[in-house]
Amino acid sequence: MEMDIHSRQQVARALTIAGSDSGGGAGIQADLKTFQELGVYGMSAITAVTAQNTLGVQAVYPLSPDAVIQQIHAVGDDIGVDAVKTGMLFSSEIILAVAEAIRHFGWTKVVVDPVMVAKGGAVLLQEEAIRALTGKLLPLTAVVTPNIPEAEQLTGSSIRGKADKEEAARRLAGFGARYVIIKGGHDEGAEAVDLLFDGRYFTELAGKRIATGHTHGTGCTFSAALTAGLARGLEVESAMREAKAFIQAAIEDGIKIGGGRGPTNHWAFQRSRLPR
Ligand SMILES: Nc1ncnc2c1ncn2[C@@H]1O[C@H](COP(=O)(O)OP(=O)(O)O)[C@@H](O)[C@H]1O
Ligand SMILES: Cc1ncc(COP(=O)(O)O)c(N)n1
Repeated sequence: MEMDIHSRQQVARALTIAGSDSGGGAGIQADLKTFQELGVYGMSAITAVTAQNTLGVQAVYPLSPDAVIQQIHAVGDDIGVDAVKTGMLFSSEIILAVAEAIRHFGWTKVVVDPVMVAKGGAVLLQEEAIRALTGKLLPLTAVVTPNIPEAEQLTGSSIRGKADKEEAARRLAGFGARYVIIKGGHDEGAEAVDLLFDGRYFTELAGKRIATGHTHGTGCTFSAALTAGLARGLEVESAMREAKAFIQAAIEDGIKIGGGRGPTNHWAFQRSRLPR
């Protein structure tokens, strides 16, 4: 096919492999909105369809591992992927299929958000799948981004303070993840502090903790912003700083819709940069 080279723009491409949130605040929908806001071409491979809104998850319909694989190959064979993130993976079968596909394409900018339970309590990862995640996916991972309960589940030990967090990060790096970010949203204190471990050193990134009910999809949005930065060629620490600023603005400007836990505002970060 003839192409006018002047009309073809080079663009960073990011793929999210995650669940669909019909309510639009988390999962695939949050990821694509975030990619778009950060100037990255977004693509998706859906692992499960959820019926979900601000009140919670009403139903989960996982797709077959084959359906997930076909979506990933459709994207990888034709369009190409600069960075990829995973969110809700649901079962060990899907995790094994995703790991195989990442290996097949040789993708290295791989962000794994080890989504386990929705904020309302619904199970988004079967318990027996945790072993597949640590054993098969973390060895292929550039950055794993657990919240505190997820870091506890993945390492099998409880986190009470900073020393426990650092120990958990070391263990997660031991599974093969090159960088670990333990997010502080579930902590207490005036600041939400995220801890980055690069295999040798720890770096803390703090933001003002906002008292709000609008935290649906914060983890998805943060890891998508991180993935967008990596797709554009940022180093992990710079991408993390941008992701933290993005989620901070999105939480501060949370959208007041629905009768329960509202979504964050994916537009807030760019709006804060517009000239007044
Ligand atoms: N109330 C809050 N105020 C400010 N930042 C927050 C708040 N809650 C979460 N964050 C930030 O949002 C990101 C996602 O964290 P977290 O809520 O722990 O993830 P998850 O959605 O996976 O549970 C992190 O950068 C965290 O520091
Ligand atoms: C499809 C899907 N993926 C991820 C989450 C986690 O988001 P949160 O923990 O903010 O509810 C979710 N609720 N739904």
